Amino acid sequence: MNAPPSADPAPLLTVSGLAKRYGDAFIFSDVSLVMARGELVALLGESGVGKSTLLNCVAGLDTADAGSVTLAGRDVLGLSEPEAARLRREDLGFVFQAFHVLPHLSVADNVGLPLQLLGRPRGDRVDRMLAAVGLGGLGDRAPRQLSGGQLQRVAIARALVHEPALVLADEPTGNLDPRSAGLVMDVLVDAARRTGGGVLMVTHSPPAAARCDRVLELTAQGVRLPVSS
Ligand SMILES: Nc1ncnc2c1ncn2[C@@H]1O[C@H](COP(=O)(O)OP(=O)(O)OP(=O)(O)O)[C@@H](O)[C@H]1O
Repeated sequence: MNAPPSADPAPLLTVSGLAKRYGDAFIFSDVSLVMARGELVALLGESGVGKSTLLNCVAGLDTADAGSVTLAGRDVLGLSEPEAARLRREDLGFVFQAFHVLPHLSVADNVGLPLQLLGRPRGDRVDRMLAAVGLGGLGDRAPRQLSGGQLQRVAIARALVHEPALVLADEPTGNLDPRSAGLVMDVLVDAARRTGGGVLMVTHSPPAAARCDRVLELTAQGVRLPVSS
């Protein structure tokens, strides 16, 4: 695998001592992680250990009880809600487990939404992203005319269309057959290598994890190398 680009030596993402609890119960207590630009990191962990919660904290969608998150030099947890919303719009691509494809927009309009919100021209970018994830020619369809695996790929195309600094992806190949999963990993690796965007992805898929630069496991105590590696 090619080394990730390292033109900018400052870390893209620094998570330091992050803790999250509900009531008296800690979900995780000391998560620290540094990612370079252009790096892909796979995050493993048992169900319920807090992987989705960690992605939400990194995105500023959830609060933390201790610690800090610095993305491209900005203190994510210290941002006001409008500032956090702007950060998410400009610098983040998020692939949620539930996809969150908007039912009243066409497939192409869903994928183009981040560009529209940023006031950037769509050009042929939407069509190229759809082709890259194996959905070429389906842009005019309504989401209800797509399968679950196709909707997942719409969500991935939408997360990457504006070339964000960091892509957070919650099981991005979870519902996909091996060929479609391979296509999705191709576009994620390409996004990281070509634009220097980082990719932090939760996955239970060994082939997907094998395409990443590093594999980490989230436990209640923090992140560590998986026992099997
Ligand atoms: N609002 C809440 N109140 C109390 N507990 C919550 C709340 N939201 C999440 N949790 C708990 O936090 C823990 C972490 O949930 P999370 O969805 O982040 O886990 P996960 O590792 O992503 O799981 P999975 O792999 O099954 O998707 C779970 O035990 C869940 O029950």
